[in-house]
Amino acid sequence: MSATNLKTLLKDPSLLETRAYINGAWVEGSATFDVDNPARGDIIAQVTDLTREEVAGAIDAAYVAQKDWAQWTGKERANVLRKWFDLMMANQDDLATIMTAEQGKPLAEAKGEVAYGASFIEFFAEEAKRIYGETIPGHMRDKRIMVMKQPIGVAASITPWNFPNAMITRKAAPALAAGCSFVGRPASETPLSALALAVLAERAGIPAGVFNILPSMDAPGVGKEFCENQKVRKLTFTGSTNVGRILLQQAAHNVMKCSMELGGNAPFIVFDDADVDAAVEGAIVCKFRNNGQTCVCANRIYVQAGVYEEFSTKLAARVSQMKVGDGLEEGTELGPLITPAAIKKVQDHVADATAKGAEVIYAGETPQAPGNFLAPTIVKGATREMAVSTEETFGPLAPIFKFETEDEVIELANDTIFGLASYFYAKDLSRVYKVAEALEYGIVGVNTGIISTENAPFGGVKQSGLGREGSHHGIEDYLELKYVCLTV
Ligand SMILES: NC(=O)C1=CN([C@@H]2O[C@H](COP(=O)(O)OP(=O)(O)OC[C@H]3O[C@@H](n4cnc5c(N)ncnc54)[C@H](OP(=O)(O)O)[C@@H]3O)[C@@H](O)[C@H]2O)C=CC1
Ligand SMILES: O=C(O)CCCC(=O)O
Repeated sequence: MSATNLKTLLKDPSLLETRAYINGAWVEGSATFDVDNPARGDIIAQVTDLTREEVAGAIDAAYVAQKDWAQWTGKERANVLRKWFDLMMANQDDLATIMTAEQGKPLAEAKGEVAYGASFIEFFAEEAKRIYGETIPGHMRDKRIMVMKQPIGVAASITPWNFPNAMITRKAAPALAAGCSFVGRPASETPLSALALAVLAERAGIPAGVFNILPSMDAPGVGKEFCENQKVRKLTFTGSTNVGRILLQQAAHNVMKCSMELGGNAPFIVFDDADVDAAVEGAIVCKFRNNGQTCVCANRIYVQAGVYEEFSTKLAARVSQMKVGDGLEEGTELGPLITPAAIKKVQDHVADATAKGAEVIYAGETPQAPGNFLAPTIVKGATREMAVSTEETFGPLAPIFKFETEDEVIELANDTIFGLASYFYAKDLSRVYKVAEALEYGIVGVNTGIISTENAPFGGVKQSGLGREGSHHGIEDYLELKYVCLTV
C-alpha cells in the first residue's frame, strides 16, 4: 500500500491546514505532533502542538470576541452560520477525504458524516433567530416578571477521534447560534478535520476569536485550563466516561456548566415477533457503523429464543460479505481501527467471551497490511459474566445473547451503569410501548438501527452523560436564564 499524499487527493489543498486557528489567525506553535493514517501507518501531517499557556491566550481572545458576537442579531449570526454550512457541503468530498485519511472510516461514511456535521450548522443557524424569552404573570400587583435567555459566554469543547467533524459542529453550532464563542480542542488523532472546519469558518465570515481550534498533545493540561480559567463558562465534552468524570471533578472548581456525552453499552434486542431480516440489517448498520467505534453502536445483541438461531445465522452470513480495507479504496465497508490499543481491546473481549463459553460463529480474515486492521467476529452464547456485557467494546465484535421473556431482557438491558442508546425490533404495539418506556436510556430506536439526526435530542442518562445535543433542546445548554423583576 502506498503512502498517503493527502494534498494530491484534494480538489482544494488549502483545506489541509496544520496550524492552530486562534483569534482569526493561523498560528504556528514551537512544536508539532504527527498525525497518521490508521489504514497505512504512515505520517500524513505534522500539526501545531499548543501549550497550555497558548491555549489560555486563545481563551482571552475568545472572551473578548464573545462580547461583540453576542450583540449581533440572531439573523446576522444565522447568515454567517448558513454560509459555513454551504461551504461545508460544497467541500464535502475534500472534507471526507481528509477525515478518512486521518480517522480510517470508509469514504462513503466520511461523506455521510460531513453532511451530518453540516446539518447541525444549518439547523442551529435557523434556531439563532428563535431564542425566545418569556413573560410570567407578576407575583404582586405592581410586579412584572420577564425571563431573558442570554449566551453563557466562552464555551470550551473537547472532542474524540471517532466523529472528527460532527462532534465539533454539534457543539459549536448551538454555541455560536446562542452568541457564545468557542474554543475547541480536537482529539490528537484527528485534528485535520477540525482545522479544515476552521478554514471554512474563516471563509464564511465568522469573526476573529469566535471560533478557535486548538490542537495540542497535552489533553490533561488543556482540560485543566478549560476548567480552571475563569473566562470559560461552559465545558462540553464527548468521550469516555472515565475522562468525563475527571473533567466534572475539575469543573467543580469554577462551578462550570457542563455537557457530557459519554460512553454507552447499547442493547440491541430482537423479539420473536420481529421482522428478522429487517433486524439483521438494523444490526449491521448499528453495530458496524464506523467499524463499531461509535458510542451508540450496539454492544450487546439480545435475541429471543424463537428467532435466535435464524437471526444468528443470517447475521453471520451478512457480515461475511463485508469488505475490510483502506477506507479510501472503493467498496470498503469496514476500515481500520483507530489505534493498536483499540485492536487489543476487541481481541481481549473476544478472548474473554470464548474463555467463558461463547461460541465463535464468524471470524473474518484480517488483511495483512500495515494498518490497524481487525476483521469482525460474531459470537453467540454470550452471558452477563463476560466483559462484553459490562464494557463498551468499541470495535467489530458482535456478541449475541439468548433470552426467553420480555421482563428478563428488560432487566438484562438495564443492568449497566450506562444509558445512552438502546434498540429493539418488535411488531406488537403494546410491547413496543411497554419496552420503550422500560428501557433506562436517553435514546430508544424501535425497528431501526440508526437514530442520529440533528432534529432529535441526543444524549444519555446514568453515567452516559449530562445534557442533550441537537434539536431545539440542544441550544439550551449554551444559554442562561435571567429573571428580571419589574416594578411598574
Ligand atoms: N462517547 C463517545 O463518543 C466516545 C467514547 N469513547 C470510549 O472511550 C474509550 C477510550 O477512547 P479514548 O479516545 O481514549 O477516549 P477519551 O475519553 O480518552 O478521549 C476523548 C477526548 O478526551 C481527550 N482527553 C483524554 N484525557 C483527557 C484529560 N485528562 N483531560 C482532558 N481531555 C482528555 C482525548 O485527547 P487525546 O485524543 O489526546 O487522547 C480526546 O480528545 C473508547 O474505547 C470508548 O469506549 C471514546 C471516544 C468517544
Ligand atoms: O459519540 C459518538 O460516538 C458519536 C455519536 C455519533 C452520532 O451522533 O451518531
